[in-house]
Amino acid sequence: MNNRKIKKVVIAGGGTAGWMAAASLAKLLGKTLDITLIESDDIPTVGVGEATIPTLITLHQLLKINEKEFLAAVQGTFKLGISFENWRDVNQDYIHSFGWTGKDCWAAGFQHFWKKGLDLGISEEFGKYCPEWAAAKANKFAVLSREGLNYAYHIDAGLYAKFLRKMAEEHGAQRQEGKIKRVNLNADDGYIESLLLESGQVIDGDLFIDCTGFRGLLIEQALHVGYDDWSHWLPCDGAIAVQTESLGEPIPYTRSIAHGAGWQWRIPLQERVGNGLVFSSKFWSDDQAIDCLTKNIEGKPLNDPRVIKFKTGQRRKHWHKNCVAMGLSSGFIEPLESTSIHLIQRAIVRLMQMFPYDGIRQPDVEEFNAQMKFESDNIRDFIILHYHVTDRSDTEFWRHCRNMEVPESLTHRIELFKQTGRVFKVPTELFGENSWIQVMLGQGLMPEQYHPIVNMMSDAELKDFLVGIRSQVDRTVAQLPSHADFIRHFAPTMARD
Ligand SMILES: Cc1cc2nc3c(=O)[nH]c(=O)nc-3n(C[C@H](O)[C@H](O)[C@H](O)COP(=O)(O)OP(=O)(O)OC[C@H]3O[C@@H](n4cnc5c(N)ncnc54)[C@H](O)[C@@H]3O)c2cc1C
Repeated sequence: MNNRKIKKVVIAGGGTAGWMAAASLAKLLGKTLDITLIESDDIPTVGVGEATIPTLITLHQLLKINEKEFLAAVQGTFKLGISFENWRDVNQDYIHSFGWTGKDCWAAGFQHFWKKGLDLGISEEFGKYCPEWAAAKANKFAVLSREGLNYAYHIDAGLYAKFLRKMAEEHGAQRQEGKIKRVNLNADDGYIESLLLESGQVIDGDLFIDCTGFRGLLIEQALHVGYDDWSHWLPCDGAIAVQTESLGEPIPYTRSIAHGAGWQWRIPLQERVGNGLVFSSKFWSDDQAIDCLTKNIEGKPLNDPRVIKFKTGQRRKHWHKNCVAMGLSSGFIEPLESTSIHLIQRAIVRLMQMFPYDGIRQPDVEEFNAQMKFESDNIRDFIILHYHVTDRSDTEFWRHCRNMEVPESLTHRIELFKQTGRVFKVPTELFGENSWIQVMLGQGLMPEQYHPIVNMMSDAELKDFLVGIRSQVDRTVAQLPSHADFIRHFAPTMARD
């Protein structure tokens, strides 16, 4: 144990990760801590990261963020899921929605009832039994007080950082402008003592949060914790990002459109669309990727396409000595399921749960690292699933993805679902059964059998059961306004000023 008491927290970096950490710590622990955030106007943030998942709402509730003010400030729209287009095969689409599909029984999930119905010719498309799926398809949305929809947000990343900065400063966090030139380590124990800025100023602290982006200035460049590279499982290593003018009303879901050697995102905000293409440099050059994206965007570009390079994987330790890495400095899983902001949030909450006021204890550090690794490994498997289980064989990239080796843990899940229709969520992993089922079915993996408990229902009872769920979904969706109308009344943007 290191007995140094933790009073002064220094956050290096002011992107989404830095300001999320500053706002959360200042709001929830600020009275007991002295918080400084250092960022450099000369080093831009990554500037992407605009699709979220429903867990963000939990953090916002904890921080008592007013949803209307937040949405208006960040040009926010609502997100009910992700539409995966051309993933299973060209011209085949499915939606991974945030909702729950159908009704389970104690022994078997809804997919077993649906599968028997399919064999009998009485089941409709799996998603039709899920209100979020049906609302997304109908372009409808509302925040309902009872039996509401599960949703997340699309946000402008730059405006979100501004929003959080205001909150952090209101709760006492100090912003320090300046470029970090050197990380000073204690000669005896290797802990970080201070950061030297180019101006010559020295910022000392007890605990350092590395939010410096891919460079990992503290956790890697100074503390050398090492990196687990996952490129052999997730071959994409580059992205092109460009913003465009909106052509129509925003839709309530993210679009992920697969192409020859990667995929394209479309994230609709209130007044513009975030676009990008994630691709593998083994199969496409930057020029080919830019060409593909340029041909597939709608609306006038608002900036020049930007190329971002990355290596998928994670730091061997997220917390080492008195440094905790959050955001891109801790690792990166490509944005297919919009999980990075979630991982920042999890790191913040975990750190607060284990906050080392009286000195850093190694069991806390190990627990923190084990939990972050467990969560990242499960997300990694879920992302690989989208690439690996596919009927696509039209390009070298897709043939590579179909044939590549995948982690044992994923092979087991795929085989279990294929042979038995069963899916089990590992406690504390992010994606639940319904997410795995939607993606496995969507990617073309059909269970060979259903659980025999389904046979306790007669065929007529099964039909009534399925029709009943559909009617309930239809009733829920019928009462909803259009997504655009809802936003216009709920939280129109203030971003123009
Ligand atoms: C292509 C792409 C798409 C993505 N899409 C999504 C998405 O849809 N959803 C999602 O959840 N996540 C997404 N992400 C991830 C998301 O963008 C990041 O998790 C998030 O933006 C956090 O970034 P960051 O704050 O860690 O790093 P950055 O934004 O890179 O910020 C780094 C900060 O460190 C500062 N800094 C660096 N070096 C120094 C220095 N020497 N001195 C002083 N300051 C310094 C910089 O000034 C900056 O403020 C995406 C990422 C990529 C690459």
